[in-house]
Amino acid sequence: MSQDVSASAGRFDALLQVNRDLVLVLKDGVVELCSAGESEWLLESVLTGGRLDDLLPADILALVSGAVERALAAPGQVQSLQYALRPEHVPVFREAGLREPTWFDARILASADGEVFWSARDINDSKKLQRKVTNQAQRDPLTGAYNRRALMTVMEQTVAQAQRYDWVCSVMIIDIDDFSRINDQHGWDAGDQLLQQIVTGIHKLKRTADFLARYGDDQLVLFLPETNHEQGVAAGERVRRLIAEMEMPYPTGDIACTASVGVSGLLGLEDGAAAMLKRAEENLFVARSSGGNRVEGESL
Ligand SMILES: Nc1nc2c(ncn2[C@@H]2O[C@H](COP(=O)(O)OP(=O)(O)OP(=O)(O)O)[C@@H](O)[C@H]2O)c(=O)[nH]1
Repeated sequence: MSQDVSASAGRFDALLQVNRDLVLVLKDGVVELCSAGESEWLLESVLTGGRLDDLLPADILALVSGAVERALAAPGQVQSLQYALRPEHVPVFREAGLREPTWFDARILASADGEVFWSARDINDSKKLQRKVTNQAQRDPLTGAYNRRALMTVMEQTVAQAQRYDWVCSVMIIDIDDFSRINDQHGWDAGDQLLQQIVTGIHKLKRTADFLARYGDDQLVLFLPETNHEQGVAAGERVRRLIAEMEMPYPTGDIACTASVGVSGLLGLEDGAAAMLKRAEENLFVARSSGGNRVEGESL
């Protein structure tokens, strides 16, 4: 019998040694056993003997305690949860120099006599990848500005919010005049670089809340929350001037260009993102047909 016990204890230790995840065994909220797995930042001695209440920040404690209670109520059934630990709340993270939150995927299981087994896997890398993929799906690969799909999502949400709370917002479409001529004269790569330079310039000029997207080949949209039509036209004028004053050195000669801008502002409860963009396009058409290098707003 005692041989069986020591054999199973040996197996248990061996399993912990080969296991990559952080493993805890808890009894009455106290960590009885801790195996750090691959968590290099973790000092097992800090956790062992510690109370869960003292080890976790309040919001995570509430989350974890809920899962522990569910596990205790249903012994043998695995409970899963994900949580992020922030360095400002976890001294060992701070000491290890971590600045970003660390995400964990945890599985919690209780035995019939009230012992809680908790295994937590560091999923930061897959979270980062997930964020990158989501980010890439929302961006124009050439300029790094948001794409049309991301613009529509943000505009629709913000317009609905503005209508609900009686706020204002406006939008501008920026179209580079004679862009195909620049491509023809200097090459496609020059056109690419010019687009990138314009996007960088607008990013520096715009307010943090403004949303910049590539809308078409040589068209950008700048969506301006909490900005009325008049302010939107003034912002359009700043963008027009920025582009007109820009000069891009290039092997085939310095490249300069101008842009036409069409602006529209939110018009009450019947309006919407698509309708605002349609009016901005109509105003852009007027700006272009009047010779370009112009800003045209609503004729209210
Ligand atoms: N360099 C570059 N050119 C592009 C890209 N995508 C589309 N184009 C080109 O951009 C040009 C856009 O042409 P148009 O829409 O007629 O624009 P435009 O020449 O400025 O004409 P107006 O808008 O009427 O002033 C076309 O020649 C496209 O082939 C891109 O990613 N990079």
